[in-house]
Amino acid sequence: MENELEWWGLERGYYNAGGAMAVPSGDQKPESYYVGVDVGTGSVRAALVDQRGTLVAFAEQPINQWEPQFNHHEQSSEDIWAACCVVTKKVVQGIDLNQIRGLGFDATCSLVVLDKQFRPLPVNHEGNSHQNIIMWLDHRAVSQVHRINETKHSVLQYVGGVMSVEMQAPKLLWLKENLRETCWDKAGHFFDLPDFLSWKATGVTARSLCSLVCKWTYLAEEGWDDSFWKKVGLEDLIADNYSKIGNQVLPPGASLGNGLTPEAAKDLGLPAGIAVAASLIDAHAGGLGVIGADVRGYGLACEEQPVTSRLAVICGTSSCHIGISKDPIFVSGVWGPYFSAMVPGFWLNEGGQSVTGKLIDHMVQGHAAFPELQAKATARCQSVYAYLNSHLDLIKKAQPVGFLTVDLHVWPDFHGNRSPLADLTLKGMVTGLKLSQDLDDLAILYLATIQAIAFGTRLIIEAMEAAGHSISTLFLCGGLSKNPLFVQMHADITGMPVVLSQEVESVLVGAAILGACASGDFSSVQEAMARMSKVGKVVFPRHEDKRYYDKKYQVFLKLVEHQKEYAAIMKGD
Ligand SMILES: Nc1ncnc2c1ncn2[C@@H]1O[C@H](COP(=O)(O)OP(=O)(O)O)[C@@H](O)[C@H]1O
Ligand SMILES: O=C(CO)[C@H](O)[C@H](O)COP(=O)(O)O
Repeated sequence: MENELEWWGLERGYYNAGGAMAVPSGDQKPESYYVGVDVGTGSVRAALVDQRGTLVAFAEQPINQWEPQFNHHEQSSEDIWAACCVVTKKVVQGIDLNQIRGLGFDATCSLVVLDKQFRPLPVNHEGNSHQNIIMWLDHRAVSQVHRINETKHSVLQYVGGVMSVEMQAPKLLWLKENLRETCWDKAGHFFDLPDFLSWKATGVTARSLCSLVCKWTYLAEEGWDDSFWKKVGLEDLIADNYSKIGNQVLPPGASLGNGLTPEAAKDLGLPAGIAVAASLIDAHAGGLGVIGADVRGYGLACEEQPVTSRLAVICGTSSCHIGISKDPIFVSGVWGPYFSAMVPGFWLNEGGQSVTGKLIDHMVQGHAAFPELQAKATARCQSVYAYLNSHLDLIKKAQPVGFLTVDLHVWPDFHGNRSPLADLTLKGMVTGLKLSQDLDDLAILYLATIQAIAFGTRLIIEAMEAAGHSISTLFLCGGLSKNPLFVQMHADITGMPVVLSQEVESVLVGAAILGACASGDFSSVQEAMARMSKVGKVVFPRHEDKRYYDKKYQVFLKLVEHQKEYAAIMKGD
């Protein structure tokens, strides 16, 4: 592959000599806007984005989560839709609505359950139908996923060899086995959350190839495999050509039906009939929002390499590591290979860590010095993360900040390991604790947690490379990419440069790219990516610290080895 643009199938003259995007003539002032809506774990965000990928307006609204039992996590599809309406109305205020050409949604891969009349059904023993979503991080279906994995069915090859408890088949089996009368028998529609949103907007029940391929065992070229559903005891879903879980499947960015329905238009404050795109899972929208950027002029190795050398790392509540390839690559413990799930015509693998932002928050908020931290950060009008970063700078003295954890090490799998060990029984570990409980102690624990997450990324990259990926550059986005310490630690610990996008909210750029594709303003997803994603800043690794991090990585690997030894000792007689 000679260069990036040819790889995307775009003409060379499309960019000007300085590497900046050439705006087509007569197109100097943005006249078309797209609305992107991103439903994360903790909040719903919307943005108004122009055709150059610039965020013109942004709004955010928190969403409810319930944990009726440990490891049961639920949400409400009505709450989420209401939040989508609030934020969308806000971002289009003051804009000529005729300039809005398309709408795209992305969301976490949570399971939404509706009855035959599309009304919410309870996913809990309490019968609370408002709580009709089993969230992606819910681990209630442990026994079900073990039985699914024991079948060794061939579809499991396409999820890294082992199905995750966070995917939809085990959750469906749990509902069938535990809530037969109140939920399973009454259910008419099981949606992935991104597909629920596009249905709400258009009335079209078509599913996105992204959600079905990544979380539901659908194969892009072969479709559903009846034998899988029969073998795992969910044969009832085959009925009526899979109508409950999806029998019309569209590529992400495809235009749905007649666009936005009058009812949804009223809810969202948008014009009826505008194009609405088949959705993406949030991580994949982040991938779309970052990996297509023109990197010329930044001194990055990936400038001369195909786009397959780029790894998108989308870091929010969880972190997802998305790499693409021309041919399928099977990586043990890493999800995929998935065909056309994000970029049409390309395979992808998705590594992940189930809790990253959530883990940092857990460590910080659970520490005895947290109230003091909160008070001090508030007094300085700073976030707790910004305060901790400056506190670490104070206490590091002459040494690099990362060296403060020479005798404090963390294994980050507090919610099991998603990749590459694919072992949900793994737990978190911390070694090197002292009797102190002051702010220094909290700051160093926070640093060690961030480093552990970055070592997890290194482990995932090594597994992907051993299987055939060749990665040279990380493209980070999501809430954690706002944290300079998190970004620098990823660069230092992986030894790779980290590219941050011009738009911090690049997941929303990904959602807007979907809307732009559905509007027909771009001829392909690749073209929209190349035009709308932009490099903001590059963070290079401090190679002089490499020896230190290599040693810490050795300890990191020992931690999990020891954890497995402890489990074996306790299992023995
Ligand atoms: N300004 C910030 N600085 C540092 N970390 C942040 C900041 N904002 C959010 N975070 C981290 O990002 C995480 C949430 O990321 P986000 O992408 O909003 O999550 P989600 O999409 O899962 O709702 C939080 O758990 C927090 O640890
Ligand atoms: O499984 C996933 C993507 O395939 C994500 O982990 C899940 O969608 C949650 O995302 P976030 O951490 O941004 O809330």
